[in-house]
Amino acid sequence: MVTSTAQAPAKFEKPLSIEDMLIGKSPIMGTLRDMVRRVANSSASVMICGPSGSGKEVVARAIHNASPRASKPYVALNCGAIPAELIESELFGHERGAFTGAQTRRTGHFENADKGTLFLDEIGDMRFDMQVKLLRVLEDGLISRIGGNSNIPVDVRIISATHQKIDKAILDGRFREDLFFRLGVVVLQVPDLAQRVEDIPQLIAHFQKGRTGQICHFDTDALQRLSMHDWPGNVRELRNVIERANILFGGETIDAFGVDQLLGKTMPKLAPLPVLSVVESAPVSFNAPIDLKAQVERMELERIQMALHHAEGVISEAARLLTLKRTTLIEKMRKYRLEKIAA
Ligand SMILES: Nc1ncnc2c1ncn2[C@@H]1O[C@H](COP(=O)(O)OP(=O)(O)OP(=O)(O)O)[C@@H](O)[C@H]1O
Repeated sequence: MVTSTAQAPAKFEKPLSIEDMLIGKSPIMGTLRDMVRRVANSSASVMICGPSGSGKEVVARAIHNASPRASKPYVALNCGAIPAELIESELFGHERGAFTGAQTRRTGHFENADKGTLFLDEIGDMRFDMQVKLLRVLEDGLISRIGGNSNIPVDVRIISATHQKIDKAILDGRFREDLFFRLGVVVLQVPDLAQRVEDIPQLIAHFQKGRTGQICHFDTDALQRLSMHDWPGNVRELRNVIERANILFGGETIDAFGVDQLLGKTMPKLAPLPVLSVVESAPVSFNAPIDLKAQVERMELERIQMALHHAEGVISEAARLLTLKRTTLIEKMRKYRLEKIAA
């Protein structure tokens, strides 16, 4: 797992604009873009709060890209993913021989981010003793490598993020209030995707842009169905759904039923097949008129059930077995109320 990144491109390329990075036409996203624009011009510490997958890191990058520090390094560290005993050395670096295994001198993220931006993700997970050390550095603007005895001045803009309710963490005594005041000079809240479902079509277009290979499309019912989902994984979940949709239905237009499949809302396992009557072998006597239409339909239903069973509920595979278009099969499944048995 990548827990930290340092980016100081040899050749400075014009960074993406706030509009290109923070997609969404909802008023709430418009307000967020506006706030990002305002804070970008200062060096104030910004704390970004919001649920997982909502785009906190995108906001952090957008602030850096729009700031006068854009041509300087942007360094990211996931405080939640690094063992507590390593975080100090990650942040401040160490001198050779500072501890067992420290065979060479290593600069930390503060030094690597000098003149640029340091993004501290999952700051709410930082251990209390480390919070004290971080606060001291923010107050003095000086760091000292582990095992070193000199104080090194650093000019770093700090952006932090957390999915936790930071006010509760402070009340519970898990997060220092004084550190919060230092880190959250400006606090930005990134909304849940469920609060701005009108952004979904634009986000889909954004994720499909520049993709090679066949992409899928969503009809109006499908978009409607997507907007009814509660999106616990937020924009990250939407991105994954689109990726899955391209793999399974590339080149096709997805309807509401397809969305249910993608979101796993249809039954995952096939219901047991009802006992099939084999129409073909039924004796036909014309002593009385037969209902040809009903018999053909029964046979059609049975063949579809068999194909779905054979394909373990995967509609595209069942359609292939029946040499039908997937959409035709879906229409027939609706007619026979078979939706529930697809995977
Ligand atoms: N407004 C947006 N416009 C375009 N892409 C977005 C937007 N918000 C989120 N994304 C995309 O969604 C995914 C998740 O975003 P990101 O990693 O920034 O979320 P996060 O809130 O930092 O998540 P976590 O709390 O798990 O670290 C990324 O692929 C990101 O590019």
